[in-house]
Amino acid sequence: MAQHRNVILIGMPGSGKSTLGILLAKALVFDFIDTDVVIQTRQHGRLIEILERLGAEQFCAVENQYCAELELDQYVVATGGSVIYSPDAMANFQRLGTIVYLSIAFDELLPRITDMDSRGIVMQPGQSFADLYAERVPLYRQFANITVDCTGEDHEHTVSQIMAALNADN
Ligand SMILES: Nc1ncnc2c1ncn2[C@@H]1O[C@H](COP(=O)(O)OP(=O)(O)O)[C@@H](O)[C@H]1O
Ligand SMILES: O=C(O)C1=C[C@@H](OP(=O)(O)O)[C@@H](O)[C@H](O)C1
Ligand SMILES: [Mg+2]
Repeated sequence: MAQHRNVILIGMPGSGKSTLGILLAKALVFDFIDTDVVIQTRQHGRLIEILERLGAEQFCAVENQYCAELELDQYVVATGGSVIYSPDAMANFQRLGTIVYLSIAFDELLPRITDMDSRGIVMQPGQSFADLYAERVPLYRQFANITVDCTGEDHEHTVSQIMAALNADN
């Protein structure tokens, strides 16, 4: 693992970064931070409200700034799915530790995003979720130090896959 020994989870919305991240932190005896929660507390509102208020471009600028400012040691970081559009944020995560991409088949992801309008996703007007998936997968792959395929797996299995990959990377 890289020097700072943080683990940064990236992936599509619904891939399990937030729910699995806390379990991974327990397994690693690390602390846990969800950058969506950082955005919510600093912007004083729920993510969907912030996204509607700022618009996609300004939301990404805020996400970029807050993630670029993070200084962490021995944390699991659950990021928001849109963070791969933010170059300063990604440069900071590359500096901070090991970036793990939670890869998942589109067909398994789609039923989890039942609340697309109320959860807030950074999308262009007219873009479908399938378009978004196709656009983002190469970006997640590009930034990943480790890719774990979560398709068909529960959290416990994925956490042990990540632990094994991190140990092999040491
Ligand atoms: N491996 C999994 N199996 C079943 N449900 C999952 C799995 N991973 C995530 N989910 C469900 O998908 C939803 C979104 O998960 P979440 O952790 O918030 O994803 P993210 O933070 O990547 O957007 C939650 O309801 C969560 O319980
Ligand atoms: O992928 C996205 O465009 C987004 C994902 C969300 O986080 P999750 O990936 O944790 O759902 C959140 O950051 C924001 O609503 C935008
Ligand atoms: Mg999340």
